[in-house]
Amino acid sequence: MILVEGLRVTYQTAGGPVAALGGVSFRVAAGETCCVIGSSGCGKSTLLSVLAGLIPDFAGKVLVAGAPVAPGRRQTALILQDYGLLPWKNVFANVALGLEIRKVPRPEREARVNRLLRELGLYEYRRLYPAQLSGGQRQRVAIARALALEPDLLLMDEPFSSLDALTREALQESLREIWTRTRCTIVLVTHSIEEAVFLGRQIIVLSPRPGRVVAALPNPGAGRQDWRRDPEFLRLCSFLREKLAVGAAAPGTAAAGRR
Ligand SMILES: Nc1ncnc2c1ncn2[C@@H]1O[C@H](COP(=O)(O)OP(=O)(O)OP(=O)(O)O)[C@@H](O)[C@H]1O
Repeated sequence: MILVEGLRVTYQTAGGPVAALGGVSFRVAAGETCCVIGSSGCGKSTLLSVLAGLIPDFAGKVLVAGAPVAPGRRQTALILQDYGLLPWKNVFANVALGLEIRKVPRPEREARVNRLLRELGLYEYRRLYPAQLSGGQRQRVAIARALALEPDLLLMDEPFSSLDALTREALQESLREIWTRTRCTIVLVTHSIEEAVFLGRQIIVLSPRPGRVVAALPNPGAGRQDWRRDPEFLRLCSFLREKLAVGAAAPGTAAAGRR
């Protein structure tokens, strides 16, 4: 579903060029989940923006579903940290928005939206407005809105980072259930080791900027409901923590000097 080869992104700024990604390569098979993790500023959001077709200026090869990545691919959905809901529309209307724009007939629209609202525990809130919802509920609405369009690729940029630990786990579980049902390909950027290990059937660890792949870990246990309670889950979390510490200690950094 995704092929990234030798991806480099350099931003031109007033202070000179800033290399964000320094040659990133990986693949994600269709129907799989992939979590991208790395220290702040290592280029995770840049990578996701490239996959969403939002950054046309890059070097290297990026294919989505076999075609060069391009803006406006209809089956790609992007979910950001700040929800992006329309404050003047209620929950139902926010979720139905994309379907309305695509002129999906009303009965089908209502059926699809109601099903998602039930699945994400939002049905009883369908007439409320975003300002009347908690952060977790707003993020659920954002997820429902993206899923209403039945994407084959779901890109998520730290979607749960502003939520408390329990809400975050509940949303991770909802996402796991949705993935089990739809089997859409998911690429999720996160700072959380536990989140990466719970959701990512492949985990890409990036080095500090310019981001490069430090490790690509297979994680076939992810996607199982009881995975969090498996001893292997904890082992992988520790392993990932070490990988991140080593990655953070890039040559010439203070962390490297301490080793
Ligand atoms: N539009 C831009 N113009 C110039 N530099 C940018 C731009 N966007 C990002 N950068 C720089 O590129 C680097 C990578 O940024 P990016 O947002 O991709 O990192 P990140 O890993 O997602 O960070 P975080 O985890 O803090 O969200 C950073 O040094 C950032 O300052």
